[in-house]
Amino acid sequence: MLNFLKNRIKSFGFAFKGILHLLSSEPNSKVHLVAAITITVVGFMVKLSATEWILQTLAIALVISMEAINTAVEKLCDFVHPEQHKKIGIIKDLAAGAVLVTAIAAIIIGAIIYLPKFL
Ligand SMILES: Nc1ncnc2c1ncn2[C@@H]1O[C@H](COP(=O)(O)OP(=O)(O)OP(=O)(O)O)[C@@H](O)[C@H]1O
Repeated sequence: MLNFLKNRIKSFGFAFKGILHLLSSEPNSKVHLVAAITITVVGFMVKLSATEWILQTLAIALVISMEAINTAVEKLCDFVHPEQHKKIGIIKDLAAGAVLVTAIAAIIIGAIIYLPKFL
């Protein structure tokens, strides 16, 4: 049981290291983090409902986690095949497309939550 707990804590540490790596190596992720903090502060200011908090939190988590997966795919591609290759280009474009989809969804969720409050 103690070993199980130690291993879980270790895994959490590795995952945390991944997030720190994302923040230090990807400028986009810093923008996303600042946006996430800002929108969370605004959320408290306008007193979001429980449902609005759930949707906002999910949108933030989705964008940041997709950014992490995109970065992982890019790094894996560069490691496995550092030279230019059409298929590597397609793989990277697909991963970038996934981030774009979540970012668009987050903007739509933000508009649905905040436009009625400010207009
Ligand atoms: N090895 C490669 N072979 C073919 N095309 C590539 C290759 N590397 C990158 N590309 C093309 O260039 C685009 C940008 O790739 P890059 O790895 O520079 O990501 P990026 O857009 O700079 O990512 P980010 O800004 O998230 O770090 C890819 O989406 C792909 O279309």
